[in-house]
This record gives sequence, C-alpha cells and structure tokens, in this order.
Amino acid sequence: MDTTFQVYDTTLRDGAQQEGLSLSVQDKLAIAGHLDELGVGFIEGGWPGAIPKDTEFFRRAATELNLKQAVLTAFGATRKAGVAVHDDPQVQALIDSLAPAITLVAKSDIRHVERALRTTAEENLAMVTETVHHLREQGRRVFLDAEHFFDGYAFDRGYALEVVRAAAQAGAEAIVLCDTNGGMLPPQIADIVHDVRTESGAALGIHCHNDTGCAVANSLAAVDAGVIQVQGTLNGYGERTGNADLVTVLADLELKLGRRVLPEGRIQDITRIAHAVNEIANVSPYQRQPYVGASAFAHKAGLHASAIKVDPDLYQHIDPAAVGNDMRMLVSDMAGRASIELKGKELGFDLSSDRELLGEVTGRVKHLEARGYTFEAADASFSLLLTEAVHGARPVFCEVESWRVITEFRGATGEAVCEATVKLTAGGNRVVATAEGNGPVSALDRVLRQALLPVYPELDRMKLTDFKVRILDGQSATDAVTRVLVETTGAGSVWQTVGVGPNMIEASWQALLESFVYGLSSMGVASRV
Ligand SMILES: CC(=O)SCCNC(=O)CCNC(=O)[C@H](O)C(C)(C)COP(=O)(O)OP(=O)(O)OC[C@H]1O[C@@H](n2cnc3c(N)ncnc32)[C@H](O)[C@@H]1OP(=O)(O)O
Ligand SMILES: CC(=O)C(=O)O
Repeated sequence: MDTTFQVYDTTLRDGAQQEGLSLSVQDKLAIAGHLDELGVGFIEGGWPGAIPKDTEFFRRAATELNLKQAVLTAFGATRKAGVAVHDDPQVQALIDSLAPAITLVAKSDIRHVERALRTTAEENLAMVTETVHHLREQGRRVFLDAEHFFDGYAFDRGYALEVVRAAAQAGAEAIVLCDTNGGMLPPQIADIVHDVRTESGAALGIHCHNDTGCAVANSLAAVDAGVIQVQGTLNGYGERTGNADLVTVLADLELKLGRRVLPEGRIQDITRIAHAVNEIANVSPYQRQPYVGASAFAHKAGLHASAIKVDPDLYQHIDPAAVGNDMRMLVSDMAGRASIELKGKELGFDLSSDRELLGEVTGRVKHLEARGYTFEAADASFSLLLTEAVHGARPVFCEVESWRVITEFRGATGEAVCEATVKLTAGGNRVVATAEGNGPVSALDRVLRQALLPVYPELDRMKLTDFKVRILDGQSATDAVTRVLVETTGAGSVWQTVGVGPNMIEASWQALLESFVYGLSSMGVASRV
C-alpha cells in the first residue's frame, strides 16, 4: 500500500450537505465504522461548533469510535476577519473536538474574500496563517481546503497561489484545491494542479464536485498531476450534484491505475460497504453506479450473453468479484438462447444440453414480453416458466374456481373499502372466503391467505413487501394493458413476480398467485390440492 497517498472521506460532512440527507449522530458513528473498515486514511466527521449534531458526534466519537485505520478529522473555517484567533469560538470548538486532524476551509478566490468575507486580501492571508499556526501549536495535523480554488486561479492566479503558499508555510500538511462550484473539466484541473505544484512546491490535495459530471475524472486528473490527497464521498453524496464518488475513484485507482491506496484486499468489500452506507443514510441505491451498482455487471443483450457464456471477460471490464459485486443475467425480449441458459444456471436449472428447449423458452419469453410481461424484474415468474418448460407443468397448490373484487364507498366513514371473494379447492375441500382490504390488492392478498392458510400454514412466513403498477402504452404492439410487479419477502429471501392483464385487478391476481406458488415451492411445500 502507498502510505504516502491520502484517501480522505468527507461523507459525514460534505456528503451530509446533500439535499434530502439527514444523518443522526448514531448514523454518523455507524458510517464512520464502515469507512474505517474500508481503510480510508481520514474521516471528516463534520463541523463541531457550527452544527450541534457534529459537536455531539465528536464528543461520542472520542469514546465510542475505535478507529483502526482512519484519522478522525474535524472541519471548520479559519478565524473570522478582525477576530483574534484565540478569541474565535469556532476555532476553539475545533480544538475542543479533540480530533487529531483539522481541515480548515479558506477563501482562495479574491472575489470571495472581498465580496463574501467583506475583508481585504491581506487579512484573509493573515486568517489562514494564524489559524493554521494556532492549530499546529495545539499539536493538530492541519489541512487547508482552498475553497473556489480553480475559479479563483482563473480570475487572479497570483492571489490563489499566495493563499497556497501562506498555508504551506504556516504548517498545513496539504493544501486541498477545491472545485467548489464543480465547473471544471479534466484538462483544466491537470494544468492548474501542475502549475500550482511547480510554483508553490506544496503538497496538494483535490476536492471535486460533480456539476459537469466530471468529479471522478477531475479527481483522477489531479492524481495524475501529482496531488497526494484525494477527497470524496461514498456513493458521491454531496451538495447539489454531489462530490466525487470515492467508490469509483478508489476502484479506478486500485484496479485501473495499479495504485494501492487501500489496505490489501479491502477493495473487495467496497460493494458491501457502499450498500450498507446507503441503508444507513436511507438513500435508494443508484442501480447504475460504476463498479458497485446492481446493474454494473448485469447483462441484457442476447449477443453479450452468448459471448459471456464462452468467457465473461469478453463483456466485462473487470471480474465483478474484484469489488465484491456479482454478474447477473437479465431475461427479456433481447435475450437469446445463451441468456436463457445462463439465467437458468443462476436459478438452478441446467439447460446446457437442450438447445431445442432453450429455443422454445427464448421464443416464449419474446412472445410474453411483446404482450407486456417483463422478466428481468421478475425472476420468480421466470423460474416458474422454466419449471413448466422443463417438467411440463408448473406447481399447483389450489384449483381456483372464481374470484371477485368489489369496491364500496362508505359515506359514514368517507372511506372506500374493497371486498374480495374467492372460491377454490385446496386440501380436498371447496373453500369460499371473503376478506376486506383498503385496496383491491390487499383484499386479494388477504382472501387468498384466508382460504389457503389452513392447508398451507407456511404462507404465514411470506408477506407482500412491494407492489408496482404500470399502464402500458396502447399504441405499442398490443392494446393498452396493465403490468403489475409484486415483491414478496419470506423464509430469508425476496422474490418478484409479474402479472399482465387488461385491468389492474386481473394483473394483480396473477402476480399474487404466482408469488404464493413460487414461495411455497421454493420452501419445498408439497402440493395438497
Ligand atoms: C464549500 C463548503 O461547502 S464549506 C462548508 C459549508 N458548510 C456549512 O455552511 C454548514 C455549517 N454552517 C453553519 O452552521 C453556519 O453557516 C455557520 C455556523 C458556519 C455560520 O453561521 P452564521 O454565523 O450564522 O453566519 P452565516 O452563515 O450567515 O455567514 C457565514 C459567516 O462566516 C464567514 N466565513 C465564511 N467563510 C469563512 C472562512 N473561510 N473563514 C472565516 N470566516 C468565514 C462569513 O464572512 C460570515 O461572517 P459574518 O457572519 O461575519 O458575516
Ligand atoms: C470545502 C468544500 O467543501 C468545497 O470547497 O467544496
């Protein structure tokens, strides 16, 4: 591992500046634990003294966080203009945080000095020098985030360089050049970093925002130009369009550029950790996130699958296992025989020797998809389709005679209630059951359970966890139809089924019944019709 290179995470500070993200102290402690496990060098915990939650985070971190790898870092501003550094309560709060490293944000664009700080060029330099010096005297490691550096450099190169030199001379360990507005492109970053290194001789870092969609590329350009620290956030959280996604930056550095910036083997944990942090932050995972997204190694096109069958490397830039991710086959109307064979293997069917069957299943999938089905989001329905193709029939757990749903508006309560009735045979008996629900799907779910539970008590272990409805365009190959996707959770797994029909209730019924059939058969329950 290259110990001279610093991986600096700011998920808990700049990442928390993302719209809609709100991390509790407990969340921050948990995320810090994951970051340490990943092996980053620095964890910026927040701004003590400015944000009460962050002050509390540092207080608790001192006793509750047992970091093995990372150095906890507090973030804050240089002293205020016209205030002695010893008298600035914000600077004192940084010291009181007990963080061994402190990152100061400072203005390096003269327009910000004059218009935002409303002070002089000289006073800003004094604010930088005195604050860095004061914190160094307190025995802290100090970094300086040079805010708006690239815009400031373009406007007044001389002043931007003066800020860098002032911080370096006062004892800052690295001066981090920030593309605060995120408007730069890689060639500009490369040229400016190169020039600042040559002119100042200071150790530099990079902090990029993603407003041009280039935060990762800009960070890599800066690394190539010689910065010794890269800042970013997990999953690219951050102000506006976010920060450089540290997940991508680290995977690029380790796997593409051969830079060993994490402890040995940790890059293989990055998918798990990126997802765990999404869970804690309550952020929906980005399916197409490079390296770690659910779609990062998901293959849909038939031609891709046919080459992957020969060698997965033919259609993958790395082995997904290198980042702890998995290859997945998607079955759709774009599938060919190879896609069906590989997906079948994933689901436990060996279809390799039956070219004719593969052709039949491929044709059936294409036909059903043209009618509105989608199997890439409904593995359980596809598995039942394969069972039928291989064994001649799918499992049957009951014989349905009829079902019906009515919706009743009750004036007394102002509510619309759905009532479902089903007539079926299970366990050798004809059952007629009725149940109510606040919508047609919940009424159908309840009535099916009511009718089947005496015969299949295992149904109690399954529950409907998600439900999506889509009305498909009437101008496509068929008339308008409704597609329903149902997600069911039970017995330690989650499965999805699809139903398609001219109306929403019929499509829901199909998807629900398939979810029950798949659930029971995957639990190994014997049919007792
Ligand atoms: C680029 C970045 O993302 S940096 C991180 C930004 N993060 C945050 O702003 C989140 C936390 N911020 C806060 O809680 C508040 O904004 C605080 C506590 C920092 C300041 O709040 P307030 O004192 O109410 O001031 P307000 O936000 O209106 O203005 C900021 C003040 O800091 C001063 N300031 C701004 N940057 C700096 C700096 N680098 N060094 C010193 N002072 C600075 C401004 O001049 C202004 O001073 P003034 O109050 O004398 O006019
Ligand atoms: C410091 C910081 O977050 C920025 O300049 O973007």
